[in-house]
Amino acid sequence: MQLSYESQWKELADIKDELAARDWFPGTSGNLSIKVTDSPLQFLVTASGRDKRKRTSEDFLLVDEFSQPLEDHQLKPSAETILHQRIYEKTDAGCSLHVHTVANNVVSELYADEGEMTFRQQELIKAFNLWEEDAAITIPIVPNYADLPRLAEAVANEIKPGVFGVLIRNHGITVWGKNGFEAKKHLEAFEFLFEHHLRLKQLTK
Ligand SMILES: CSCCC(=O)C(=O)COP(=O)(O)O
Ligand SMILES: [Zn+2]
Repeated sequence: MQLSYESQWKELADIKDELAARDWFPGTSGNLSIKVTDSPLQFLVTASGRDKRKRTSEDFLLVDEFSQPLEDHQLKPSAETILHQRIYEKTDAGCSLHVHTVANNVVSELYADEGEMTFRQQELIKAFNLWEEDAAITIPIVPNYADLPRLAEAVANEIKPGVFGVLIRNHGITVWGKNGFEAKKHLEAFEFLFEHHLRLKQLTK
């Protein structure tokens, strides 16, 4: 039976276009996924190594709960599909986004030894549904293991209530949300906080 995933495809393609407009896919980096079914887990993920600024009919492919392609074609799923798989296993996320930006790479290097970065007194913390005046949001930072199952495990180990994304040192950020809208909101909020932090640091040194 051919599973219908037209609406999820379009939702993810639209998010990809928006992130591309921000220039968040340099050098073919980045990968995106959206859940199609829960049980068994099936999700659409970007094809590996492609220019994610372009919109084509071969941008995504459907994979199973082991990150294996469900359809017979030439496309290869993202090399980092296993990270998306682990996020779907450990959360109720419906969408997971991974991008490499200068800001997320710089902060990941600056705070790697602390293993995390915390933001407070920032209006945009409300994007994580945190409304108290003294609210804080912490993002863990994990080493950039070359072994992808090991990297995926390191990311998965940081997933707990109140965590909405993980920084991978000198690599990028992985965020998730219950749907595409929420995942994109989390990504935009984190990138704002990183850029704000770096700008302020430069101005006050
Ligand atoms: C060219 S960036 C190196 C791989 C990577 O980190 C990435 O995000 C893109 O890999 P994919 O296989 O998803 O294209
Ligand atoms: Zn990457």
